[in-house]
Amino acid sequence: MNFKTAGVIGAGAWGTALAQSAAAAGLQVTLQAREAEVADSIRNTRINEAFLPGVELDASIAVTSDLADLAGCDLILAVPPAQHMRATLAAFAPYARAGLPIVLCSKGIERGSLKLMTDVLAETIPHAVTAVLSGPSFAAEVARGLPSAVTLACADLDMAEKLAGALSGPVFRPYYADDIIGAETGGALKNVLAIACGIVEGREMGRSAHAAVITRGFAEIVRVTEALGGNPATVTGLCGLGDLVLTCSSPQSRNMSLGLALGQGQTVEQALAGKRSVAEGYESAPAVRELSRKLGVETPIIEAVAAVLAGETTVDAAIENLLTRPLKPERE
Ligand SMILES: NC(=O)C1=CN([C@@H]2O[C@H](COP(=O)(O)OP(=O)(O)OC[C@H]3O[C@@H](n4cnc5c(N)ncnc54)[C@H](O)[C@@H]3O)[C@@H](O)[C@H]2O)C=CC1
Ligand SMILES: O=C(CO)COP(=O)(O)O
Repeated sequence: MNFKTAGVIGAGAWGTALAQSAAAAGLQVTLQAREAEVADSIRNTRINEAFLPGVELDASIAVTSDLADLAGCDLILAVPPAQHMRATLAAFAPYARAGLPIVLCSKGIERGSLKLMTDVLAETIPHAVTAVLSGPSFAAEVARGLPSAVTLACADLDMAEKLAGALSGPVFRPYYADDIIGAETGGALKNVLAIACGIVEGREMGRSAHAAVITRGFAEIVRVTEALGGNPATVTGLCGLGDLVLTCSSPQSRNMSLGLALGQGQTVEQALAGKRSVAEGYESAPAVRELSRKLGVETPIIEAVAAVLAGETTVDAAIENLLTRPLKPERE
């Protein structure tokens, strides 16, 4: 298939950056913004002031508020916050033809149903071809044309390769894979783990503790991925370890910066006050915790973060609890 046009659903920071990168890859892009003010801002100034200020967008990117305008696109990138994925896809369903590749670019687990985004797509637009794009990629960097590499997964590896080819640009490198579950779990869980790393940073617990949280957090990602039927090898790649390392290492991450604020003594309400952008780790933590319990998988760091966010424990008590767990073999 020769992809010429791409529709991007959701003009937050990441949808806007992906529109920019897809345009750089040579695709004719239509970006759908939910808010009229965002569509107007891009149309009038070529800048998404609300979600991606300071980056001038390619003149070829068309912007719309109407999902119907994406009906004829060769491929779709779906980029709403994870908790809004179901409603967003349901609204787009009437315009999705059979066999349309829909690339899920959001990172989270649906609260209530505990479903992955791939399950949500299968339930809302079963006739679409499901793909996942995930990896270490800060929107502001990608939009500015800085290099990045991601995982592009589709159960049909040929399709994954074709989508990777269509979306790859001079500095944007999608590596392809056929494990859509493994491609998703890392992104969803690392957001919760980045909150833990932020807390470690905010409490000035040192680089050693930081490295320990990343490594033991990665073990939690591997266990959940396996339990869900994903391939643990997938999460050793960009969509898992790569994204975990990025998000846990930079206050540019909304999730890590939430943890930083908590570690410095702010309440959850104070840390989130006035924020229009999404911290998916906060949104997904209860679902990730519940899913892990349901799967019978031990995820002590995720448990600790979820308990702190829910106000069930304090930061200090959660740290104490983690440090006093019984010793165990490293590889269990
Ligand atoms: N920002 C980044 O660097 C990256 C973000 N992502 C993922 O992309 C997804 C979207 O995040 P961002 O683009 O950063 O969002 P953002 O935080 O920049 O913007 C919030 C977005 O939420 C949308 N929104 C608010 N209420 C909504 C509703 N009721 N229904 C549908 N959409 C609604 C807004 O229209 C806006 O697009 C998240 O899952 C995030 O984890 C993935 C990689 C990088
Ligand atoms: O997913 C991201 C980078 O890959 C963005 O992380 P934050 O949502 O924490 O900013």
